[in-house]
Amino acid sequence: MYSEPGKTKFQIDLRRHLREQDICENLIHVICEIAEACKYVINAVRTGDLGVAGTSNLYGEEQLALDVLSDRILKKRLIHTGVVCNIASEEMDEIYQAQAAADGLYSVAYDPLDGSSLVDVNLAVGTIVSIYKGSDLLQPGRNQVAAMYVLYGPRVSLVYSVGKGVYEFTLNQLMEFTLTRENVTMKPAGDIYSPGGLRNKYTPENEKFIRFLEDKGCKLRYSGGFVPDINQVLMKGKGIFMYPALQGSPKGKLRLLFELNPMAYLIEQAGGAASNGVIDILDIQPESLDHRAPVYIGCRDDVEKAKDFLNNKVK
Ligand SMILES: O=P(O)(O)OC[C@H]1O[C@](O)(COP(=O)(O)O)[C@@H](O)[C@@H]1O
Ligand SMILES: [Mg+2]
Ligand SMILES: [Mg+2]
Repeated sequence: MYSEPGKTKFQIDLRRHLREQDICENLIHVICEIAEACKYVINAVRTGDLGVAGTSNLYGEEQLALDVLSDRILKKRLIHTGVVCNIASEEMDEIYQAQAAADGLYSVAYDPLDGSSLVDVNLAVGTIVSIYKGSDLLQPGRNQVAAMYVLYGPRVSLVYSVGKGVYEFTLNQLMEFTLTRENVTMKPAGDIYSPGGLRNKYTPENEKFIRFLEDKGCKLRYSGGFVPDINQVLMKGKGIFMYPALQGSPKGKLRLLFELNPMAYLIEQAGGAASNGVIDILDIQPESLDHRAPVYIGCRDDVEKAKDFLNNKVK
């Protein structure tokens, strides 16, 4: 399709790339507006107030000023697209209806600033977005029409899929997102693992899986930021991230709508897998906005091996 990404005669920008995906103009508009909004989030992360907002979210977690500011930036931009019907955010208690009619419109669920508590120690954070056609945001993730994230790290990258492969764009000196990787693909198995949660709360089955990974020489890579940790597994094309069921919290920590579904969509588009230990993440029927689930996500063989350990099928 193109010569080596980053070496094209013309920089392929996001809008041009989307136009070549043969998708609806309204969906292109939504994705480009989210990309633009994230430029303001970048500015907030780099210079904004690191303090608390004095409020808490649906999960009872104290909201940082950056969480609330990032949420406001994205919500305002989505409302003004004119093509977004319903909006759900990790930082909002309920769905916001931007428009009543749903025909030709899209609904968006997002985590405006994932890992926000890492900003004050200058670690990488990100924005995660899930997009559905129409008005229903409580559909299984398999029905997403697009998913994307923006990673605010040493470089700012945007990764998206509309169901035709996974593409990475990087913000250049002119604040434009230009193509840097195309058709990102994962290997069947990897040699890194990213284990979330408190080790002393792991179930015996999960503990055995960790030991299996360590015995085969896997390297531990965990930053505490879901977006950079997933990005590492995806872009290196190898490894597994997990935030397991813990003793005392059988659903783990991560949110289905705002974190797991979009990342599972991207990882599956790259040939990987994402499971709650029993079924695919993308096949879970969301019960509520704050639905959480355990997650094993990354190389297909590694996820299958996790399921074998969790279901005591290891020979
Ligand atoms: O600190 P823990 O328990 O390892 O949890 C880390 C996980 O929690 C998160 O920070 C949750 O993100 P939020 O900041 O959106 O709540 C993820 O980024 C990360 O994967
Ligand atoms: Mg989050
Ligand atoms: Mg968040």
